Amino acid sequence: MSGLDVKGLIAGYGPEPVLRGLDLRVPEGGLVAVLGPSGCGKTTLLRVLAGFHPVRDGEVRLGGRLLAGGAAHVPPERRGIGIVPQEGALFPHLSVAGNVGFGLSRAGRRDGRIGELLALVGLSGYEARKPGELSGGQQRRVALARALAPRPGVVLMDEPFSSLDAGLRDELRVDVRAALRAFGATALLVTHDQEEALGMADLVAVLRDGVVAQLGTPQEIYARPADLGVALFVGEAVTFPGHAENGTVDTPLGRLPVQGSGGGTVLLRPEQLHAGADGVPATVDDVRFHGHDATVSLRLAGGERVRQRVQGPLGISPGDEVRVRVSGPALFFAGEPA
Ligand SMILES: Nc1ncnc2c1ncn2[C@@H]1O[C@H](COP(=O)(O)OP(=O)(O)OP(=O)(O)O)[C@@H](O)[C@H]1O
Repeated sequence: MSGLDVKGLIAGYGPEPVLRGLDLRVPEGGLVAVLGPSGCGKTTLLRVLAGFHPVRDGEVRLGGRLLAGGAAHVPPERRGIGIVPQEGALFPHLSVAGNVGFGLSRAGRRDGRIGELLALVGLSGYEARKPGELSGGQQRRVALARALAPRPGVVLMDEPFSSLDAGLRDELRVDVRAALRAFGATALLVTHDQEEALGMADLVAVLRDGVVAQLGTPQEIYARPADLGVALFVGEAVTFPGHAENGTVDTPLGRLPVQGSGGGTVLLRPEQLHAGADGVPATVDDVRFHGHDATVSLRLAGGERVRQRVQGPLGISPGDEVRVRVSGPALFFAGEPA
């Protein structure tokens, strides 16, 4: 058995645990993102995995080896786990080479490994610099090289791109993913940023109420969310209450085919709405331009407000009368009021 395995994990601080029977598997060589809102227990999970916080029940295994659970508690430094903390957290008095080589034996520091790792993260030639002489993005790259240096069984990354500007974050996400792949690393990333989780990871685990509400590929999580809560948390949504019967449900955007029956919530993604010559009448309330696309707020005849995602040249402005139609399948969550 390889990779990281977490079974029935219970851990926390007060009488009510934060993690309440969490199961999670990170396959060898895979990158799994744990996605959840602030305060849901992401950092607690990382602290437990790293060995900084005890488990109350359940177990943690790496490559089949029991790290925590029952009477076992392997100390952090013997777990074979690399950590990329928030903000990088480099040792300020050490050079880049000193930081990367920190967890290596003297022989390991001499065999060219530091240079290899710096090349992997795009920082060849920066060996002698001090962290204070690096940009925020470069510091995160050094932190990743430092975590990978002792060839850990898994690398844990705690919001590694927080407080970087959008362009740099994007570039770093691509480079970090490439470096992890090139290294063949098994990695777990925790983030509250859905774009980061969906864009970077092989698998996304949505953390809610102390358990994994859904584990799936980014496409599965987005297109086939396990329940309404996951659907609303991952991506933007347009929702209506509805009553499904004979494979269809009536909504303010017309009759839509759905699976399921009875009362519940119909969910569409904003990119499924299209303004044009056909469909139900609507008035443009607001247009928010994002550069690569725009979000258009529409008011339907019955007063319902919906959001539409538009790519390319816009050609509509507030006050315009348009018609809206829906493409692709609607999701229906029976028994789940919006
Ligand atoms: N040392 C502590 N003592 C008591 N409660 C704590 C402690 N650390 C965290 N908590 C609580 O445990 C819960 C989970 O916190 P945690 O930091 O794991 O969440 P998170 O998902 O990482 O949040 P964020 O995204 O804001 O970092 C929160 O309700 C928090 O207030």
